Amino acid sequence: MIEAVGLTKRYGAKTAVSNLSFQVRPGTVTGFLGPNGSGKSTTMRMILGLDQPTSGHVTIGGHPFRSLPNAPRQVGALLDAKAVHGGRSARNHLLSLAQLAGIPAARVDEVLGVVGLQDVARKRSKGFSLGMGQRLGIAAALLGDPQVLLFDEPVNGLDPEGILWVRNLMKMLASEGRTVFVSSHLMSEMALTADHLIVIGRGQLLADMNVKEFISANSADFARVRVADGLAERREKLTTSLTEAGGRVMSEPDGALRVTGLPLPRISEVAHESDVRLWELSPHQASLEEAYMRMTQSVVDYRSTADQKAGLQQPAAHGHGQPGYEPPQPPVPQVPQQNWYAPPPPGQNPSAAAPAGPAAATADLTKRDTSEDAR
Ligand SMILES: Nc1ncnc2c1ncn2[C@@H]1O[C@H](COP(=O)(O)OP(=O)(O)OP(=O)(O)O)[C@@H](O)[C@H]1O
Repeated sequence: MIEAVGLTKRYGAKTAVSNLSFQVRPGTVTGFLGPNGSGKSTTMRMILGLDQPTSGHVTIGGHPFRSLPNAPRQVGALLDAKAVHGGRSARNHLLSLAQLAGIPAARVDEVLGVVGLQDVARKRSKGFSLGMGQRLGIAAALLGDPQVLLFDEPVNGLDPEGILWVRNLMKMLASEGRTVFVSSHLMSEMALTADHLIVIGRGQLLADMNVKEFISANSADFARVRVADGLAERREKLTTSLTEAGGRVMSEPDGALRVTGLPLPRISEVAHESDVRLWELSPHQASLEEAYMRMTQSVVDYRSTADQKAGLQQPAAHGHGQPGYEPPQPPVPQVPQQNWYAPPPPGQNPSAAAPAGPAAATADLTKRDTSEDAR
């Protein structure tokens, strides 16, 4: 088991990890999720004794990594797949690691087979693709047949077949009773791979729960309702009736209504009582990716801005008066996007600004009253 208690890492004025406490248990795949720059790699480096915590501590099986006897036989890690001497062949790279850890050479060929690199084992790794590099890094992690495995973004650069392979490998390693800790910024991938999730944002814990709990706490169920003929006045009438009945109604771009807070049979009754015929009444569930984005939207460090192309001139062929010329448009104000994520838990305004910080994001999770959802 990996256990972090009050783990904190500051680089000068920057706090990369802040008072993080969690446990990673054996026999399960634990996904470690967070947006770019949220502190995942820093946490993993501290687990592996590569970075000293500013305060707090982290142990593996009750010991700090540096005091583990024969650590490579107990803990395997993929941190940076590019951290390989490019002039060495894949096999020689693994052989040198094996020699340092007292692992027999025969094991090198075994792990090369496990990761599917046996045919390129004698090729220099500098010619490897990103995906091949990831496989080599995974082979290095498996070398000592360790009980504890850490993988930082292991599916980076892998093709769909490779992603499926990593997913199955993680599950298999956990089913053998090992502790498997995998970082990713892709919720959709973790939802398929992990049993348990630890989500961080700006170095702070946002969620620590199993995947099923995460789904029920975060995936807002909603009903999609389409009024016959799509007549605006009928839609408005139904919207009023559903709101009076306690539902929350939002409009989708195609004119359908998104309703939360009322079960489907009740929506049908309300429509009938209001004499509004329906063409569609269907149950939906927001994806986990949407829930994750909603949870972390206030703690994303890096956001893109619109490309204003300042100082760039229009190509001459499309100047004023020329066919195809379009005058420069002022930046369009962003309308709050209500169609890319499910409505937030009942009682919250979807157009309101994002919560102020991680604490608020955590509060969102706990506040939710699932009994009000459309089921
Ligand atoms: N050696 C360092 N010196 C200064 N700042 C650092 C150092 N290492 C990390 N940081 C900062 O700490 C924060 C967390 O970085 P970290 O690499 O741990 O995040 P991450 O979640 O792994 O990100 P990504 O998903 O992009 O890999 C970032 O703001 C990063 O710039």
